[in-house]
Amino acid sequence: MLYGRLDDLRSRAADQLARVLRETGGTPQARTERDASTAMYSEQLSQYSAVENGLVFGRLDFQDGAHQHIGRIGVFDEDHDYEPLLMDWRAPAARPFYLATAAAPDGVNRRRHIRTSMRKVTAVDDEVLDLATADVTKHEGLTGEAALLAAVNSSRTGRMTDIVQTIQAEQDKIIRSGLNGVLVVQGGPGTGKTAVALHRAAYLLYTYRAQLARRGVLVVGPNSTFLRYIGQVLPSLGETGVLLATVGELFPGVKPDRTEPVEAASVKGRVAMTDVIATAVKECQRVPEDYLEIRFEREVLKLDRETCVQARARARRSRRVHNKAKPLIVPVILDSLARQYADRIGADPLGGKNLLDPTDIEDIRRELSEDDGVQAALDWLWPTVTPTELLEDLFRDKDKLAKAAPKLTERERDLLHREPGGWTPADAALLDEAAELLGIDDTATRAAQARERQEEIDYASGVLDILDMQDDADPEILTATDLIDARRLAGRYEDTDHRTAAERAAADREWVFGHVIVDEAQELSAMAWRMLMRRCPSRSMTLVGDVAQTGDPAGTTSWQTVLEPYVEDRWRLEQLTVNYRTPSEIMAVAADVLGPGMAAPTSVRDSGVEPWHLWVPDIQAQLDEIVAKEVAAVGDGTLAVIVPSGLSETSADVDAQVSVLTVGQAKGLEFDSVLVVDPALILAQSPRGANDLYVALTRATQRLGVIHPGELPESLSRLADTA
Ligand SMILES: Nc1ncnc2c1ncn2[C@@H]1O[C@H](COP(=O)(O)OP(=O)(O)OP(=O)(O)O)[C@@H](O)[C@H]1O
Repeated sequence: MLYGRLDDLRSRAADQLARVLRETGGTPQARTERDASTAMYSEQLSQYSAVENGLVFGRLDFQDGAHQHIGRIGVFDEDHDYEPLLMDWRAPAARPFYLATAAAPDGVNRRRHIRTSMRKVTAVDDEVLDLATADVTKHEGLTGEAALLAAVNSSRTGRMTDIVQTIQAEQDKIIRSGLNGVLVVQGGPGTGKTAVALHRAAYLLYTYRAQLARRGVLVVGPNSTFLRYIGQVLPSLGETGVLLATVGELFPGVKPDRTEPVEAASVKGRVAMTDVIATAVKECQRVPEDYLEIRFEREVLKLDRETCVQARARARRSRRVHNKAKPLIVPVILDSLARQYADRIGADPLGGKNLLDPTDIEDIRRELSEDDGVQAALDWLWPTVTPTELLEDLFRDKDKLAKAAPKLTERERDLLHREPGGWTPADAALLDEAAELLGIDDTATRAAQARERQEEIDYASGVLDILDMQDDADPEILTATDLIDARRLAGRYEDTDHRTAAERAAADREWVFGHVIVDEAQELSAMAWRMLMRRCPSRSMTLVGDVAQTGDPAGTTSWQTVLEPYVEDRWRLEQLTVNYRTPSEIMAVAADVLGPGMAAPTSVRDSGVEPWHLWVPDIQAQLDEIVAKEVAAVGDGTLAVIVPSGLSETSADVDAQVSVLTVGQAKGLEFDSVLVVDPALILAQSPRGANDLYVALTRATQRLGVIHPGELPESLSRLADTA
């Protein structure tokens, strides 16, 4: 019945869309309305297709005999007062599906998990929550255990799937937490942080639609492989308007296409870079050692250092951003030049008063301001600079680096030194910082816009004149110009922006999001946080991560340190404690690497397969054979070979059955089987090597093997020896 209703809804939306697309012509307003309807019906259609799989996944039977089905979207009975036929999982009434327990049944008698394949029901798991009849479940606090275990045991495809059918109580609490303020979700590997973050985005958009639809929601992930991995989840939950981006992509117009050593990225991530950039901006505001010479007409005028210093001080005092402060130096410079010129050409040969009157001097000033030589001097003193120019010039020039970054060591400055040509992910936050101090010189754009608008107004008056002439025939009829003036007519023709909030946000550095969600938030550098906070002045944010998995040397090991500068201690912490990915046998190995004092999450299941290690003196020669064996063991599941960095720098394909990845690339992902290559090198490669190894080991959902050309690191001694 519900799929029948879905088909109805779909064909109705398709009909409407076809009807709207058939319409042509009409007034500009009608066209605008048509565009809006096209967007709406297309979105409805994609939503209906996205929820096709697993449309219905639950049923609650209440103690009073009523029942309710739970699904991905709400479906209502239009013939009977819009009674809900299917309850959207995000609606408050669906909540007992995730929270009711035998101890607190919340009016629920029985919870049913319905598993489907295509449109067929393949399994039904019932839980009776009536204490008198219920089994006391083995795992305290887990709901829908059979469905949950089926989900976590299923083999992986390389794309993340949603968990809407089996959200657990501790996760549900986070997903439905209120919109305001900063919420930090700390949890070990596999505890569902990513899943929870995405379901929260869907929940917030459903619950606070009015506030969020216009501003949009931003989800930040660690790298593009990861974004591809999670890309399907939100559409399957019926949401399409969320902007997914990496931190490196947050500066509009710049796509990171260049790599650099981690040490370089780590220097760029330090908060000390704010001073470096501020100094670099100040260094653009020049004064001559002695004086500048300017040829004007037949005279050579001098701009002395003192005048330039005065002009610069005036502009700096204004506290305007660099590119907007330039107009403030102009009058000081022009005054000085005009005075000199007047003194020369207007001097009374008899030694009396200057012969020029104030109007003459005004004319001289105007001519000076239009003179190329004077413009060149102004551009030298106070050039208009874009963020990309500022950074390219700074990085390519060792002297500029030395002046701007006196507090960095020479080695650190050498790490920053490079020729222009592309940008790295760590550059985005620096460009953003520079943009903040430089401001955008939009005089040219604004002049162009004004010109275009004037042209439109002229065109519109032409149209009105023609209409007027026709109307002249009958003086009784109101003329077109009586009803509408040219300015308003031009306004009607202006294109209205039909892009979604997410699309507009991606193109606009000053866009402010309604909510920002950051995954793997422990990896962000201090500079990246500054950029992100600018995108979200309301501080309505969800930050998910694990300070035990920090791999980036610029990342953090303490949430308080990161948040202090922005919200002091006003942030809430929620923790996730159960690992749904990694079986207990593998988790025991990983916990040894984490070391004492750090709590690893508890696995929800055992796999019955012992993780192993093998000494392989020549990895190059034997890898293929080992991989082939592992592929056979994992059937049609996925396998990741996780290698030290330097060995694989290609972008990873999430859909391949076997992928070769560095730890950085594997972050946040999971595979049925994982083969870790040369753990000793992974440990040695970074100051956070132990965290990296911990991340590598916890990517597996079923099987784990470790191969090593040298000694096995001490912390891995729990692994079974297969030699
Ligand atoms: N309630 C749940 N029901 C079914 N599967 C779940 C549930 N919670 C999490 N999972 C599964 O556990 C796996 C790990 O989840 P996820 O990737 O969100 O964890 P994470 O905390 O982000 O891990 P990491 O820190 O390692 O990146 C995923 O396959 C996810 O689908």
